[in-house]
Amino acid sequence: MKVIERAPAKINLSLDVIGKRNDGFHEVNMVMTTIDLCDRIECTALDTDQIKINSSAAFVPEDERNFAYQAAQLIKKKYNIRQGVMINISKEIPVAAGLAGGSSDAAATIRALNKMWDLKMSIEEMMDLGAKVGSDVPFCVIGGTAIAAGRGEKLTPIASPPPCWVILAKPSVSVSTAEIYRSLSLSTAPHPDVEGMVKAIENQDYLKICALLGNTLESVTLSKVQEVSQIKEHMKQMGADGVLMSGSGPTVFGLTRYESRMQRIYNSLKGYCPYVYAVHLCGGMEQLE
Ligand SMILES: C[C@](O)(CO)[C@H](O)COP(=O)(O)OP(=O)(O)OC[C@H]1O[C@@H](n2ccc(N)nc2=O)[C@H](O)[C@@H]1O
Ligand SMILES: Nc1ncnc2c1ncn2[C@@H]1O[C@H](COP(=O)(O)OP(=O)(O)OP(=O)(O)O)[C@@H](O)[C@H]1O
Repeated sequence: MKVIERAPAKINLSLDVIGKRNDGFHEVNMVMTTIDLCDRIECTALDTDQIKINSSAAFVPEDERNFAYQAAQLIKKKYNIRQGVMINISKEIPVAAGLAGGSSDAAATIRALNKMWDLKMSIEEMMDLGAKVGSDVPFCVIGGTAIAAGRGEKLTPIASPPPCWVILAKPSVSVSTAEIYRSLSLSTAPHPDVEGMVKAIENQDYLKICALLGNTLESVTLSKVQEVSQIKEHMKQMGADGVLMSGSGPTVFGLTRYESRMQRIYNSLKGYCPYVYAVHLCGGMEQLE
């Protein structure tokens, strides 16, 4: 039996870090939304009791370090499954980019194995299991748009923002999420207006959404990766309505409602930036079917 699932990337429209916890994680308050840049996960049942990972992409581990492997291992243990699985990952989402690529692969693996082994896990059960793999995984299980609290696992789904183009640009370097959180100085860090962002989305107020984009982690990554400011400036000059770094970075996204402007921004970045994409916000998983 074979099950195929799409694994969409996320961007953070608003990301506030509220405090440091005793368990090494930070308390966050974020608005996350899925975009239609997707990996593809293909799970095939194996007769041998093994988890095999196959990915064509560079920098993606094919052993127990892979988040999809970890998700499969947790499911097999919890449900005492003796069958094995081959997980093929077709990577489109750049790695270590702030777009939750690995987390989304884990979430898609959970959804796929729930179907393949007929486990009848509820959404909440899939999210709880996903949280054991990583903080972004529960959001990736449901997708759409949500407010995320706690270390990112406490989710409140909300309406999705009005449709627009999202241009993404990632410099050649990657950053470690743990290192960016570690380097954050909470006393001096800026705090975005998360409530304002939620209201702007409720009101479907595109320009307000653009005006309120904010990310506490941005200044940390900016100080380590110069290209982030250059890309931000470039996108603004080329006419993006709002520009922000996603997650811990270093990917920068810009928003526009006009296809012609999207083309202009995309083409102008393509010359000097190694990873450039033009995609849409997508309301929920059902829009990807
Ligand atoms: C930056 C974001 O992508 C925004 O959505 C997330 O907060 C990070 O989520 P993630 O990559 O799934 O993170 P995890 O794999 O759970 O954690 C990686 C490391 O990041 C740090 N980390 C992560 C999440 C969080 N709320 N506080 C943290 O301090 C911890 O040092 C942790 O060891
Ligand atoms: N399926 C996977 N795809 C990509 N990276 C993976 C995967 N599984 C494990 N990894 C490891 O996870 C690290 C982070 O990759 P990922 O693409 O998930 O980062 P990210 O987009 O910055 O995540 P986030 O936005 O959740 O912080 C990589 O360096 C890689 O070694």
